[in-house]
Amino acid sequence: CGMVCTNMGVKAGKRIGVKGEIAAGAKSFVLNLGKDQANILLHFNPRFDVHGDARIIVCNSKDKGEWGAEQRESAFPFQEGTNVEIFITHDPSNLTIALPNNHQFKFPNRLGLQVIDFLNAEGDFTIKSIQLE
Ligand SMILES: CCCO[C@@H]1O[C@H](CO)[C@@H](O[C@@H]2O[C@H](CO)[C@H](O)[C@H](OCc3cn(Cc4cccc(C#CCN)c4)nn3)[C@H]2O)[C@H](O)[C@H]1NC(C)=O
Repeated sequence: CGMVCTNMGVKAGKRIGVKGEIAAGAKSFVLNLGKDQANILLHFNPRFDVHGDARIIVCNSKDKGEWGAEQRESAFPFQEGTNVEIFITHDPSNLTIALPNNHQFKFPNRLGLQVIDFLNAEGDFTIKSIQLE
């Protein structure tokens, strides 16, 4: 599995920047942000071609191990085999996810999490840098 960061201490109002490389021939990758593996504020899953989804971002949450309802985004400013930077701004009610090409969308803070301590990556993505600001 990919990189795991813990004890990040990102409070509301702060922004996390994740820079990484999308693998050539990528099918799907995941960024999870939250408290820990079982309490995920944002499961961010761009799907190039998997589960019958083609070039769709699927987002969800996980509360005490239980998945919530999926939210699908139509913007898909990702290319296999390229470097990309994604910004997530933490907020008590809505996260703002900023993507390349000035795309951005919001995802509800369903867990009401005040501090983001946990981040991990899965799948066809290699984290190169994480910026906390
Ligand atoms: C239509 C009836 C059926 O409905 C489908 O039912 C599936 C199963 O429930 C859902 O799919 C789940 O959706 C969830 C969010 O909701 C989650 O994304 C979860 O994946 C967790 C997960 C897996 N990984 C490991 C990993 C990740 C990415 C790359 C790799 C790799 C590699 C080497 N190249 C490995 N990390 N996290 C996914 O399986 C579909 O969306 C859903 N579809 C719809 C339309 O509803």
